[in-house]
Amino acid sequence: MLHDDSSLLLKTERLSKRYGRRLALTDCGLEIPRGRIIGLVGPNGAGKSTLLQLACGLISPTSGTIEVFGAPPAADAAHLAKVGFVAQDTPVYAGLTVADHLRMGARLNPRWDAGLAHRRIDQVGLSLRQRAGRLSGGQRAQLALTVAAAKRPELLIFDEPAAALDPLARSGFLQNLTEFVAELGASAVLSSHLLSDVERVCDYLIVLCDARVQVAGDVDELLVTHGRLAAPRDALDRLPAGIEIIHPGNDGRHSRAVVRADAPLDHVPGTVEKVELEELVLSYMARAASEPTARAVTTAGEVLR
Ligand SMILES: Nc1ncnc2c1ncn2[C@@H]1O[C@H](COP(=O)(O)OP(=O)(O)OP(=O)(O)O)[C@@H](O)[C@H]1O
Repeated sequence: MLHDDSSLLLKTERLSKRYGRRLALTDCGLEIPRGRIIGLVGPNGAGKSTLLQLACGLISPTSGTIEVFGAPPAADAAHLAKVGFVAQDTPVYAGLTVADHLRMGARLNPRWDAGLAHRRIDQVGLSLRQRAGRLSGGQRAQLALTVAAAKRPELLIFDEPAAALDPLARSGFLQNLTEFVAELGASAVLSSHLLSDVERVCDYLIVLCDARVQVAGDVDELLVTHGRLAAPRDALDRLPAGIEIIHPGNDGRHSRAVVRADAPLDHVPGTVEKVELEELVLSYMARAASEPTARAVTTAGEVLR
């Protein structure tokens, strides 16, 4: 579906990023509406951090275009203030105390919410006097999250936000995130290897493998347009137009396949069952892993590795 650009959070066209001869992201086309919590999933090295860094303006595309809120990322100070980013290694200043971080945040950010910052610091049990260099990995993550949230951005971008958090802290963080996004009418993008986290909070999904977007869309829509088809083997070879096999599997006389259907799945031979999000994601990952790698060939057809 095409959206009026002003309603878009993120729009990319033929977006690619290359590091030397290595393609980190290629031919990425996305149109994501505002107000979503977007889960970005994919295996190690898929290009997730690259896409997030492009969206923050930390790196520039090699080719193609990217717009956040209708403008190039980090276009000016006002645009920068709209986006909060927490990088994968949750960077904090080791020599500064928690209170110093909040003071610095207040000085640098016009929309700084001191009340929110102090409430979160209390909630997660950090002391204002602690030096960031002495915090555990999870505590550092909480501090970085607090600083990003207190900017009151319209878009929060998290690279693996929950990786360093214990299960209880992770659950609390995800809860805070959904509440914060709802309260501000903000949007969030989070990359994660934890599909259960994505399933819990995200209403939009991007699966990225081998530098390419494999599938992107509203979670509810994806679950309706995909199914697990069980049918005699020869029937799978003769599927009607509009039905694409994402990942086939065998089960004796029958074959099972996760399929994507542009048409209703009513008239296909065999039985169709619902897929869970995890199976859907794993099917796209398995398909990407079984295909020739996008990174292997340049546009000139030259083999890279
Ligand atoms: N600064 C860089 N210089 C050179 N190559 C890079 C750089 N950053 C990323 N890459 C390469 O680009 C590809 C995509 O990396 P990226 O960090 O975006 O993946 P990722 O999906 O975030 O991985 P992970 O889940 O392991 O964090 C990888 O092959 C990586 O080696």
